[in-house]
This record gives sequence, C-alpha cells and structure tokens, in this order.
Amino acid sequence: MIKLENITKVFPSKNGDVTAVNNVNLHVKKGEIHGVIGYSGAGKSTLIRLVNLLEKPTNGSVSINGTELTSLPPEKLRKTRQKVGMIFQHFNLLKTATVYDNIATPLKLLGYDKQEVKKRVEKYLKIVDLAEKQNSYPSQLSGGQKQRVAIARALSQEPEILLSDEATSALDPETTNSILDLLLKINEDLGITILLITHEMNVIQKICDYVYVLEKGEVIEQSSSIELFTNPRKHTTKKFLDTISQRKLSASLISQLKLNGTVTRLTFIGENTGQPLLSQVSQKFNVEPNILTANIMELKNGIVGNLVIHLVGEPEQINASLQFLNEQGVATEEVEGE
Ligand SMILES: Nc1ncnc2c1ncn2[C@@H]1O[C@H](COP(=O)(O)OP(=O)(O)OP(=O)(O)O)[C@@H](O)[C@H]1O
Repeated sequence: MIKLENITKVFPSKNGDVTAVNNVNLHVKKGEIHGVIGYSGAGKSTLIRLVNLLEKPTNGSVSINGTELTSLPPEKLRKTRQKVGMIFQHFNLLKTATVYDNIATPLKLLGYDKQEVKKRVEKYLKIVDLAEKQNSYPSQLSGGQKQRVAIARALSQEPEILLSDEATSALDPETTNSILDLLLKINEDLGITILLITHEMNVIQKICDYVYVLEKGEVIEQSSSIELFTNPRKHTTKKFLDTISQRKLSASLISQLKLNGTVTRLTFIGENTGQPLLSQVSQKFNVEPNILTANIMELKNGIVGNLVIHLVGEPEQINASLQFLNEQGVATEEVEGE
C-alpha cells in the first residue's frame, strides 16, 4: 500500500547539507498500522511528509498502491494524494469557521455538491462522536475534540491511507487514549491503513502492528510490535521502552544485588505472570529467584510480560536456570547498572 524505497532527503543549508532522512525503506501493507518512533530531530516529520510528497525526496522512490509518485504529472499526483489523509499535532483547523465548515470547505473545493458535502460531514462527525458540535467554533472545543474534527475532515475525503504526524502529542494521557481508540476503530471499521510518527512509546504499544525506530535519519531497528517489546536490540529502543515500563533500577541497588547473584530481565508473551516458571526454577536448581519489578504491557496484538528478578545462587546454577527459562520461551537479559 505504502512503499518507500531507499528514500533520502537532504536539505541544503549555509552550514552544509543536512541529511534528514537517510536511505529509509518502509512497507506498510493494506489495513495495517505502522509507527515510526524517534527523538526530536530524528527525521520523523520529514519522513512522513515524503509519503505524500509534501517533501520531494533527494533520492529513492515513493509508491502508493503500486503507483510511483515522484514521476507522476501534477494532475495525477493530485488524484493520488486524495487517497492519503493527514492529521497533525496542532490540528490545523480554521479558527474562524464552524466545525461543519472546517470539514465542508475542502470538500466544496474538491467540487462535491451541497448534498454530498452535507451527507459526508454528518456521517464523519457521527463516526468521531461529535455530531452535536457542528455549529461550534474550534475555540469552543477541547484539544481532543479539535483532533476529532481534524480526523473527521481527513476521513470525509474517503482516503485509503491516514498519515498521523504526532496527533496525540499535544493531548493529556486520557485524551490520547481516546484518540488512539478512535484511530483503532477507523482502522478496523473503515479498513484505513495508518502510518504514524510519534515520540511516545505508549502510542506504539496501543495501536501499532509494526514499528520503525528512527535515529539520525536512519531506521536503526524495525520489527513487529510484539518482537520489539519482547526483544529490543538497540540502546535507543530500550530507552523508549524504559519510558513505559518500570525497567529501571538504580545502579547502586543493582551492584549490591549482584554481589550474590544476577539481576535479570525476563520477557514473555502472554498473560502468564512468570510465577509458576519461577517456582519450577527454584525447585529444579539450587537458586532463589526474587521478583524486583513486574509489569504487563497490553499491545495491539498481544500481551507482553516483564519481570526483573534477582537470582541468588552459584554461577553454574544461575546459568542452568537461565538456560531452562530460555527453553521455556522466556527471553532473558542481564540488567546492567547505568
Ligand atoms: N526545511 C528544512 N531545512 C533544513 N533542515 C531541515 C528542514 N526540515 C528539517 N530539517 C532538519 O532535518 C532534521 C530532521 O528534522 P525533522 O523535523 O524531520 O525531525 P523530527 O524527528 O520530526 O523532529 P521533531 O519531533 O522535533 O519535529 C533536523 O536536523 C532538522 O533541523
């Protein structure tokens, strides 16, 4: 559905060229939700703007439904762009227009007649649960409601793809959740493919099927969400995971605990709390496992559990216990003090 191949974007500047996006490949299949996560300056905004050619790539190709966009004549590009809706961090609503007109105006400009415009505005306001606000002005709405209007406006052009540029970054956690629920509903009920950029791991956790970690313009790690949450490889990915789980323990505590054992993170898929396995470990081997932190993360496609344990015992017994846990499908990772 969306395919970026070897995409690079270089901005020339007085102090030398800036490579905002460097040789990125990305493939979003129909009906999936993919997320790009990265810190400020990683190149996220540039990357998402390359998808509908709001930025022209310096190198590489962008295809939507098999159509290569970079070589399309303007009229055909305009038509293809209509398949791609976009929502933004700051909503981009017209302050002087009512909710109704914010959605209706772009439709009128596209040439739809009055009846069709009315039908669509009402249909999509209902989908975003704001039917009663059509005569309000943006200043009379909360942030979450403004984003709902922006979503209705994007949907009213009946796109196949929705691009989300930090759509929840300006919202509080509860409102963020309700907007993410709405995006899930849109994806499921209307079959719309979603590509989003974010710096918030909870957004990835809640709605993404697949994740790309972007750093200095490059994708440094990519995988299904479940794989990323169970087996993060890069330091940056682990730092993002630290923001949503109690993965961090103080360095001094870890050093102290390591005097008579190891501190190990166990990650497993499913609701199993890990407790029965730990009982087996202490029965089979001469070790004593103590749970230091525990949490369960609900992802879009499953549940990932995380336990940090202090395993007390002789090194050979500890190694044998860890091997046993690996054989049971539990990922183990030694926790370092930072
Ligand atoms: N029009 C431009 N001209 C020159 N440099 C640019 C331009 N747009 C972006 N950049 C540079 O490209 C790099 C990536 O910027 P980009 O805005 O894509 O990152 P980001 O991950 O979206 O960051 P943020 O979350 O802060 O918006 C930065 O170094 C930025 O300064």
